Amino acid sequence: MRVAILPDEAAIGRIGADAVERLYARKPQAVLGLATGSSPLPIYQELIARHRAGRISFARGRAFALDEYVGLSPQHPQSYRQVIRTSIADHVDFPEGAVRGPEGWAEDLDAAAADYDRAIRDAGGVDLQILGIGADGHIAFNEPGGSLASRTHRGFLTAQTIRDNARFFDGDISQVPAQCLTQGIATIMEARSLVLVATGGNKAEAVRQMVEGAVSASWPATVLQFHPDALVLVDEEAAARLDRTDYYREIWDIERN
Ligand SMILES: N[C@@H]1[C@@H](O)[C@H](O)[C@@H](COP(=O)(O)O)O[C@@H]1O
Repeated sequence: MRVAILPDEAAIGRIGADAVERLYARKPQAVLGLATGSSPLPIYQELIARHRAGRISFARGRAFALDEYVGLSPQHPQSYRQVIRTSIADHVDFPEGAVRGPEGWAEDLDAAAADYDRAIRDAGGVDLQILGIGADGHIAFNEPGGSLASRTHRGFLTAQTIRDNARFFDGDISQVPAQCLTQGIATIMEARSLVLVATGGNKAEAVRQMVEGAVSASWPATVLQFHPDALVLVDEEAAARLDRTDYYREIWDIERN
């Protein structure tokens, strides 16, 4: 796991977009994994700007979203299908139908989950997965206590995640769906590279556990310690509880120069 402690969201956006730009330069048909939430937005904004400047094209690319609520229609503005569209997909040149997400509105959720894993495999797997992290250490919607070997499945949000996500539903927790369809931990771990973004003090404990804690289902993101190519982009607030910051800064400086 490489950790980059960066001064602000603009720097996080640039470093994340650099990884995506390098990938599409090398492999124009690359498969991107897209996360929702506020953390990846600086990367998406930078990618949109670079696309408009003619630096990056997704015209041969494909993308898969991490997760979806169960109980919202695909047209609901807070469905992750819509959030992915408005935050990135509608602003770049992915071909029609190239961006998919789990179908949380399906009648048979288990079948939809199995189809989704199959679709990712048929596309050749995810080349680069962008990730956020929940304050309780969840990735996608893999909440504490779940299997670290899970595939795409129906899951249940914790009370904390429901509270955290209420900000997207006018602060009304009763509007936040309690269930989701999410890529599993094993699905995410199969992506060839991972770029995880965490910003702000309320992520500091989750970041400490993920980077320096013991691997445990109690903090699902700790499993990323087993990934061979995971880059963690954090601001100073999110890095505040890490012990080995001097070492991470030193390594990052060497890597960047
Ligand atoms: N399912 C999503 C996660 O994929 C995301 O990482 C997390 C953090 O969101 P934010 O980046 O807005 O803090 O929120 C949601 O629960």
